[in-house]
Amino acid sequence: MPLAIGCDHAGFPLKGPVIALLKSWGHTVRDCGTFSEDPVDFPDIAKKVCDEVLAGRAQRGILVCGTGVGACIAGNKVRGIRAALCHDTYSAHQCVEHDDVNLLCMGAWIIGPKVAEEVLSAYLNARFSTSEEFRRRVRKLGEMEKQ
Ligand SMILES: O=C[C@H](O)[C@H](O)[C@H](O)COP(=O)(O)O
Repeated sequence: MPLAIGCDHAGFPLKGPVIALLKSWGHTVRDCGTFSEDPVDFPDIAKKVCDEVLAGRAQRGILVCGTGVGACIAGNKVRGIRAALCHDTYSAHQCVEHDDVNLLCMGAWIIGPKVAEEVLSAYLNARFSTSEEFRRRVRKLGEMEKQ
């Protein structure tokens, strides 16, 4: 699956291991930065990752900051992006199945590479439900964005 990933300085230590893991699983990964622990503003990186998803160059995005909270807030400001903060495997697959989440956010201050691996596996192996109720709700989210 083509993926886009980004992080701020706080998320940087987790991004490298995650990229290596994603590549080992056969995914293609567009790295939107940042590329060091020098301070950056997470909304700037979030925009780059979201742009990759919205342009269709990535099927899904992954964004890492300190807690994942700022990343998730930023992602959900972007029309067409449905971001979820997940540090557990149930949320990671359920958010795709029910809510068609296309941006997974994680916090490098909260989880390490081994938990992130399980969360990412759940997220990437999940598919959006074909049930009308979930499709209807996601359509309504899209309508809310236009208001
Ligand atoms: O939600 C925001 C993120 O956790 C940021 O990564 C965090 O606020 C960065 O903090 P600092 O600039 O103090 O490293």
